[in-house]
Amino acid sequence: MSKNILKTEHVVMKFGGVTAVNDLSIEVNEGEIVALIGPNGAGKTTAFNVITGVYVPTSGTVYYEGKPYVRSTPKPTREERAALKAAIDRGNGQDEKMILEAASQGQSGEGRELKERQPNLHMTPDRITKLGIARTFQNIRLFKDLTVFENVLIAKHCRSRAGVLSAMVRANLKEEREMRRSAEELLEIVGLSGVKDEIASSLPYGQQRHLEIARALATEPKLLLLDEPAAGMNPQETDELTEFIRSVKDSFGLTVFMIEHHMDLVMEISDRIYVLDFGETIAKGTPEEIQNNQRVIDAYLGVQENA
Ligand SMILES: Nc1ncnc2c1ncn2[C@@H]1O[C@H](COP(=O)(O)OP(=O)(O)OP(=O)(O)O)[C@@H](O)[C@H]1O
Repeated sequence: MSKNILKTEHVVMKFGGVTAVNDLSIEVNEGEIVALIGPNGAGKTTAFNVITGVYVPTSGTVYYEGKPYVRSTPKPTREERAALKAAIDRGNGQDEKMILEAASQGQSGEGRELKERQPNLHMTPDRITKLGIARTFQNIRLFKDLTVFENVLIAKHCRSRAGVLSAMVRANLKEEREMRRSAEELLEIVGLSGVKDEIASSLPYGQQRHLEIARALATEPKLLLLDEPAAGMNPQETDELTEFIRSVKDSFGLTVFMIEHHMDLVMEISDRIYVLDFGETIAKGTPEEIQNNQRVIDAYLGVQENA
């Protein structure tokens, strides 16, 4: 049976009065390519930002390989606070901690809800990368003035024990040599070894996008998150990217979770699709199910075709 590598449970992300993501519960299984689609502003990138630790969600839990690594519990509601206060008042001088302890030991019903809340968990993006989740961004974020090889090598240092600083002073020559060898090997596999000494910004647009993916791969992920990898690409570049994603997925044994607006790519490559609209999950299913889902056609696919 397939095992989920990523799971979000009831994730909510609010920015002031805007609920960017509401009650997002998704699962991505090992070896799958799953797409997250929906109109502009639907909350897709926000979901990626929660999964990769850029934002701390308002509430909800995110699991990697079955273990929670992000968990936010909402602050107590006004009613809960009032119930707790009433319990404290009835407690004849007992303090809040004692009430909560009594509640947890079943001696009192009051406050149990609060006590039973799980502690919050948050991880920084770099720790999440080390966990095995890598991502690319909507807008290309390469070191534009460095070579293709240097871009990959720097990303390799995310995985090293020594870190980037020691790389600069070449503190650990053996490890450095090994990283260079493995950067060369990665460029060979992704078909960029012919341009390894080129300056990143001098590459054609499609290749810069491939390099972005190569940099993400350099951190040795199991799960690769791609945020609009085909943005700005022409049909030929999009076709090449489709093949590229398939081939790196197979070569590196990856699971892929992808945000994309190019529906040809999404429908061709995805095993399953989730559809967001105004932060809500309005549909999930196979490409065929999604293409025939009237709610998705009304909110997104029909609008795209007419655009
Ligand atoms: N940092 C932020 N502060 C305030 N509001 C935000 C922030 N980030 C996103 N939002 C809002 O959250 C909502 C969802 O935005 P998000 O970028 O996640 O959508 P999206 O589906 O990725 O859109 P697109 O397809 O255009 O990239 C939007 O209303 C956006 O304005």
